[in-house]
Amino acid sequence: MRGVWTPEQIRAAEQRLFTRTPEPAVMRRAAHAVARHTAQVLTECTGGVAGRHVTLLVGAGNNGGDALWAGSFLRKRGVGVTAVLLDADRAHQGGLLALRRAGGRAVRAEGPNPDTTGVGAEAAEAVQRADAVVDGIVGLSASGGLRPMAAELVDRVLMPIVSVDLPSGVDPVTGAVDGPAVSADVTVTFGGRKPCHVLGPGAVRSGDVLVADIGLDGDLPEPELHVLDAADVGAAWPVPGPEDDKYSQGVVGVAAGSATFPGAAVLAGGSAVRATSGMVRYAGPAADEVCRRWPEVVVTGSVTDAGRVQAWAVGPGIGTGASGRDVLRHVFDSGRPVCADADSITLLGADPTLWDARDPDAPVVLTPHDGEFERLGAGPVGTDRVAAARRVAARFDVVLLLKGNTTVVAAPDGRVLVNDSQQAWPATAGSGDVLTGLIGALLASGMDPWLACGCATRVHSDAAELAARDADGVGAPIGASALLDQVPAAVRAVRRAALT
Ligand SMILES: NC(=O)C1=CN([C@@H]2O[C@H](COP(=O)(O)OP(=O)(O)OC[C@H]3O[C@@H](n4cnc5c(N)ncnc54)[C@H](OP(=O)(O)O)[C@@H]3O)[C@@H](O)[C@H]2O)[C@@H](O)CC1
Ligand SMILES: [K+]
Repeated sequence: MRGVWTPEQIRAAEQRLFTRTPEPAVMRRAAHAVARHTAQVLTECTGGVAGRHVTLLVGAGNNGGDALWAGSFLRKRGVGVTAVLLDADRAHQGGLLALRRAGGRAVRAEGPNPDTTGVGAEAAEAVQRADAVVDGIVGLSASGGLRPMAAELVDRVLMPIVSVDLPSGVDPVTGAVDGPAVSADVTVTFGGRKPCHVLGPGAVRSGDVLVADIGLDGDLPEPELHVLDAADVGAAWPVPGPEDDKYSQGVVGVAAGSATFPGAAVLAGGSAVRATSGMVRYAGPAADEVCRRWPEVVVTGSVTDAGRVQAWAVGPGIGTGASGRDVLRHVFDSGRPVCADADSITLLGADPTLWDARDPDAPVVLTPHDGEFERLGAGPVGTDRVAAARRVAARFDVVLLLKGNTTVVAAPDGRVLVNDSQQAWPATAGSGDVLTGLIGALLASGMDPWLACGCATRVHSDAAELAARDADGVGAPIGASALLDQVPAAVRAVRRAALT
């Protein structure tokens, strides 16, 4: 599991580090990593390092200092380096001196000979002729989007951008973008990932995130967020052992679909079948359709005579009327872990007394998208998706899986998992029904609900990717059935990662 730390945590760890290692030495370590990765980018794009040109966009703080020091190291490898100073009077003095001593040059962003946008001729030329650009505009102290001069320069960049610590213009804590921002090809960050590298638009704009060791490891606290690697998911995914039978692996009950929406039942039931080798029971009005498509599912018309299960997946297509309410009340009352999705969430928002049926010792997972989240009555999601998920997880004592391009899974005790897959292929009708079935199956296997949500989300997005893309990586639109068909391949891939 990879950790993600807030800027506050990183800064506190840095202060502890500075008691052992002087601040300038730490900055040089950071800058060294930026220079190394920029050299790699140059090699990939131009076939070499010496004789190439790098332009540094340098802001007012230590982020700019990192860029200037990195420029001095690149100079020593024969790179032509120009620093464009966005705030010349506040540029990092140590870094500037180092760059000049190494033979680099610095120009002011706004002059001389500015064009109609205010960009000076030298700065414009430096950006234009660069083989790669290092973004040291702003780092951990960022607030809001890029300011106009920085935005104008970034807009003119044609070659790869290496961002120092984070893409400038992105909110370090939420990953939100509120105005112009850098889209990096590579981001070199220090000590550990920050939330903006894994959340929302920030995750997309970070490009490849490379974490450089600057000696912080022993000083970092428990991470604020976690990201599951394929190997973590593969190691946790349940597979039958020599002693197992169909019951011992957990029986999942699927309460989904209706006469109007039988497809939801077929998708949620089918994904439970594909997720584990344990038994799947289906209870509801789409029993015939489910049985026809998935003969291995044991079907019945009503949750009241479904038989014993170890967990329930409930909600997709059950409707928001009286019968849906009865179904939800029944599964809550069963005392089993429940994954409640779609119409269940709407029902809980409209009639909070439904919570009374819940056994307080049985875990509940809610899987809303933003609209359903709001219907729960805890306000809108807003830009801080992690805070929103945590708030609702604690308030209802549930594991809250907030769907989106970045899916956030918050446990009631505050732990948060993030799936940073950055691809939108799962955004298709019925995809949520598949996710519900996967989570239900993992809950039935006895997996920790927070981990179950993280594992299901990862396999779900990987399956979508497999369904959408061909061997050359070219994608085409998919439906939820195609996603569902790729679940076994996605499980195999994460298990392979765990075995190697
Ligand atoms: N501590 C260390 O030794 C180490 C730190 N390290 C490095 O230091 C970085 C943090 O440096 P930092 O704290 O100096 O601030 P930084 O992010 O450079 O911002 C500078 C100023 O920019 C401004 N500004 C704000 N928003 C803006 C925007 N949207 N667009 C444009 N400008 C904006 C704002 O000033 P304002 O103009 O508002 O007065 C702000 O004060 C960190 O990310 C890492 O790279 C590494 O070297 C490891 C060791
Ligand atoms: K930056």
